[in-house]
Amino acid sequence: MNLTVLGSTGSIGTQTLDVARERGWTVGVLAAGRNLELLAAQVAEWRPAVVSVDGSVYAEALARFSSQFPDLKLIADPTEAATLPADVVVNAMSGLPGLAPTRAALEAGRAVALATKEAMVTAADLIWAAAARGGGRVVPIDSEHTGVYQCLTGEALEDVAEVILTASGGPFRDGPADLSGVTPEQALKHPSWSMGQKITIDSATLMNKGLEVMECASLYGLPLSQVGVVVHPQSLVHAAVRFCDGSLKAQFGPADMRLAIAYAVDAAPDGMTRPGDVRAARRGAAIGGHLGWPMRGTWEFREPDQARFPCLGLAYRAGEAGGLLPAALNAADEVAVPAFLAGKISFTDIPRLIERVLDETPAGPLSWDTLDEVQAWATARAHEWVTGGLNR
Ligand SMILES: NC(=O)C1=CN([C@@H]2O[C@H](COP(=O)(O)OP(=O)(O)OC[C@H]3O[C@@H](n4cnc5c(N)ncnc54)[C@H](OP(=O)(O)O)[C@@H]3O)[C@@H](O)[C@H]2O)C=CC1
Ligand SMILES: CC(=O)[C@@H](O)[C@H](O)COP(=O)(O)O
Ligand SMILES: [Mn+2]
Repeated sequence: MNLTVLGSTGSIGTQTLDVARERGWTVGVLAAGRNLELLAAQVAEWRPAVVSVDGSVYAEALARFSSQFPDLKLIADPTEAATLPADVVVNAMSGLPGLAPTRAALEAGRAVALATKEAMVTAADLIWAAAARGGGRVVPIDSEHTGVYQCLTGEALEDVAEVILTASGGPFRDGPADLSGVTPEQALKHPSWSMGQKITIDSATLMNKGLEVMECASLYGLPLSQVGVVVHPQSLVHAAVRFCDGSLKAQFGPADMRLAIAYAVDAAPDGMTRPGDVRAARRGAAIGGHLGWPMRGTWEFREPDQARFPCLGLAYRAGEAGGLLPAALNAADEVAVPAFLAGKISFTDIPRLIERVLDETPAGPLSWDTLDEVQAWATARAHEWVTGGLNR
């Protein structure tokens, strides 16, 4: 198996390389942002033919890599990297920059193991159209969605009554009641997963679960009314599907993304070509020594607290409205989270800011052009609220 890894220096990217090491896969293309230190170590280990870096560090990367790796082709374009020949393209880029590479990979007929949830959240119809045009295939990496994928394998979509995604509840699951004074340091302490900063804050606000509800509906062609959320502090059950006969089928296992990554890469070459087009995949060898994982302990399940975590309801609102609203919600969140981390707004300002942006988002059909426009507009509007204050 020869991989392209986009976002190779991040949480999912580095774990993808861990899996590749365990499985003996090769890596032909790497794309990272600005972490040249780690990227240099990855290039030395994997010897890819092509590496993409963020444009802002291209000159520095060229100076650094050209003498050490004379055969390496260095580019500053993850979208081009996504189209290059590979058995599977793993997209582990965070946020809006991961959209164009997802589209390009699918249009080029690549099999994509997709971690970048923002693609299916903001542009599902366009992404599926790109797959249909180019013959590309998709299998999700996100733990809940690999859970759903594995539950749906061998089942008829018509028999699905409901999909249930689990949420850890984040670090503020059990308090405090008033979240206005919580700090970035507290919010970054995820109870069960070690992940990048953006998704970790999204987990604390429950926006991650909101994005995942939309991602689930888009991946499997389900209405939002059939996608529910339950808080499960242990993060061992990742998702469940309730069928029309009342049976529930759940996927569970250790909270280790390497399992989800390995499954997605193995399944991607025969992955989905349209929503819900789930096929059985052969599994590879055990990952991370989990074959003897002990099935013990207590599992809890509770209702999410939508009053303390309004982001979940905002995501349902955007998803139900459709059109440009999911992209506006996501863009506003991508401004709000770094603003919170930088101390510019409070934790409870995150949903307030997103709601303001949603209230002003125009209705309209989704196309690649309108998507760009609404993202630019929502980003600018959110920055205005951050700079000028939400009480204006
Ligand atoms: N982490 C997890 O466990 C999970 C993550 N996901 C999803 O996976 C995606 C990635 O998350 P995560 O790994 O946590 O994020 P990280 O922030 O840890 O990593 C993001 C990666 O994107 C890279 N990047 C930024 N700009 C560019 C660019 N221009 N070209 C190429 N790469 C770029 C970063 O590079 P650099 O650091 O070099 O600047 C980094 O490698 C997100 O969409 C997230 O929601 C889903 C489920 C679980
Ligand atoms: C590992 C993974 O898939 C994350 O998206 C995880 O779900 C985050 O945890 P929360 O359930 O707290 O959002
Ligand atoms: Mn998840």
